[in-house]
Amino acid sequence: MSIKIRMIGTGSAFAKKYFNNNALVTSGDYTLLIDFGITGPLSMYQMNMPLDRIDGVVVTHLHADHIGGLEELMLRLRFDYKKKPTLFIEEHLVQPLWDYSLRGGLEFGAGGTQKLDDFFHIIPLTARKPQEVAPGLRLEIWPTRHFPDMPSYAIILNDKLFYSGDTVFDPNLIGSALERGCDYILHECQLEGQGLFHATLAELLTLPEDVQRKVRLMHYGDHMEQYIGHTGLMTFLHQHETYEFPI
Ligand SMILES: Nc1ccn([C@@H]2O[C@H](COP(=O)(O)O)[C@@H](O)[C@H]2O)c(=O)n1
Ligand SMILES: [Zn+2]
Ligand SMILES: [Zn+2]
Repeated sequence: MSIKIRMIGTGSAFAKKYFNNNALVTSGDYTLLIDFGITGPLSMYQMNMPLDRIDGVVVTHLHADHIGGLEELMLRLRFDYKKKPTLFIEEHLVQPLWDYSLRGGLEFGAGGTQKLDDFFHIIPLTARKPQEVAPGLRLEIWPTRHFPDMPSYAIILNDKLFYSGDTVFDPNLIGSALERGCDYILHECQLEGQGLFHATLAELLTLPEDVQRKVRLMHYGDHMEQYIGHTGLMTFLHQHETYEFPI
């Protein structure tokens, strides 16, 4: 059993070379989108990947580099493809996603007054409670520390793959993922500066070698290439590339 992850983008919020850090997970016939930021629709177009491939979306948090492409996705799926995908999102984020991020552009549309559940089958998630997505694909969300008081989540797939979402460097969180049995740690990485809201490369380099071997770096800035060969035993994920994980 394996899942494939194709990186729609691997860049940080304001990076211009690498698109926003969003990913497509494929398990059997099912395609799950992890986040869909402002650059998501253009990146999908460049990958020649039609939006109706998407069966479900899981959202880590409400920053625009993670949800800014949803308006286009929702309109195209509802009106062009007549498809209603599933939205997996932490239960307390359902209403804020609609009220603060999407409602202004979507409430009054071609279909009259619209609501979030006109576009998505909504599955509210509870942190640390496993949720089946499709046969052979299970996810769990774990809270992360990102901006103070801002709800933000990492994603665990099949107890084997940890996808950090946005978080400060949190060795306890990584330790919990390893204890759970995760063999793959896809982790955000801020290349330069202080890690106020993100994990810096310098901080990630303090991880022991056996952990670094499991770490793939994403959500990085435009100077990524300068850092190739300077990431210890960790390697970069690259936009538009597909990675297969036997999980
Ligand atoms: N000085 C800043 C920089 C960014 N933000 C907010 O964060 C979003 C970027 O998200 P990342 O977590 O991926 O960096 C950006 O869209 C802003 O909403 C901020 O508040 N202050
Ligand atoms: Zn981000
Ligand atoms: Zn963020």
